[in-house]
Amino acid sequence: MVLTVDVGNTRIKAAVFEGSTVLESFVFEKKELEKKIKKILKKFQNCSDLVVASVGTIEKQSFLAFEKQLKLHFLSHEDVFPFVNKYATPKTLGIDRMVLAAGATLQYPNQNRLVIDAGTCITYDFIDENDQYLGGAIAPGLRLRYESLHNFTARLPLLDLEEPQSYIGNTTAQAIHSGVVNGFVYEIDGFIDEYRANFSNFIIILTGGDADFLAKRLKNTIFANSNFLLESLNQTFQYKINND
Ligand SMILES: Nc1ncnc2c1ncn2[C@@H]1O[C@H](COP(=O)(O)OP(=O)(O)O)[C@@H](O)[C@H]1O
Ligand SMILES: CC(C)(COP(=O)(O)O)[C@@H](O)C(=O)NCCC(=O)O
Ligand SMILES: [K+]
Repeated sequence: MVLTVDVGNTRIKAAVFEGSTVLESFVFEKKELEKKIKKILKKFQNCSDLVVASVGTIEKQSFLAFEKQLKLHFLSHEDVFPFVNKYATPKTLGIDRMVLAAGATLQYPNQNRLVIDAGTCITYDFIDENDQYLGGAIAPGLRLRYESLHNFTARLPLLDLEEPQSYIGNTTAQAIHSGVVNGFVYEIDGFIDEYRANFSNFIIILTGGDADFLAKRLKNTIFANSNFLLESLNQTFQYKINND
C-alpha cells in the first residue's frame, strides 16, 4: 500500500492506494498534518511507502518522523519523469505540475494532453503527443479572486462563492459574483478554445478543488477528476521504482 500526499497552497489532500485502486482519500488543513497522517497510518498499517509532492510551506522535514514506519519519497526535480521537460526554467516548475504532467503522460499515451488544475491557482499544463512538456499558464484561482478583490480595495467585501444571477450584476455583490465566477469560466473556455484551434487529437483533464463546480459551467464538455493529482502521484511513484 502507498500513501500519497499532495500539499497545495490551500489544503492537503491524501489517499491510500492498493495498486491503482484508491482505498480512501482525505482532505485536511496544514496544521493537522502530523495528527492526520498518524491516524491514516494507524488505520492502514500495510502502507510501505509515503509519496509526497509539496508546493506549500511544508517541507521534507515535516515528514522525516514517519521514516521509522515507511519509506519516504519526497518528490523533486531530481526524480525521473516520463516526459521531456521543455520548460525554459525547469527548476522553478511546480512539482505538482510535474506530477500532473506525469500522470497525464502515463494514463493517456500518444496524444496531446492539457491538464487544468483549478486549485489556489489555476494551472494549465500541456504535454504534446511526443511526450514533450511545453508549459502552460498560471492564473489566480476562484477563491483567490474573491480574496484579492477584497484585500486590494477599500470597498469590496469578502464574499463566499455564489452562483451569479446574471452576467449583468446589478448590486456590488452580484457584480463581484459575476466578475469572479463568469470571469473564471469564460477565461478557461477561452484557453480551451485556443488549444483546440492549434492542436487536434487531444484530451483535457480537469482537476483541483473547483473542478466539479467548473465542469458543470464550461461550454466545453469536460469530465472532472478531483483525485487526478493523487492518482498521478501514485503513478509517478510506480514509474520511479520501475525506472530508477
Ligand atoms: N473546504 C474548502 N476549503 C478551501 N477551499 C475549498 C474548499 N472547498 C472547495 N474549495 C475550493 O478549492 C479551491 C482550492 O483548491 P485546492 O485543490 O484545495 O487547492 P490547492 O491544491 O492549491 O491547495 C479554492 O479556490 C476553493 O474555491
Ligand atoms: C503555480 C503553483 C503556485 C500552483 O499551486 P496550487 O494552486 O496547486 O497550490 C505551483 O505549481 C508553483 O508554486 N509553481 C511554481 C512556478 C511554476 O510552476 O512555474
Ligand atoms: K493548481
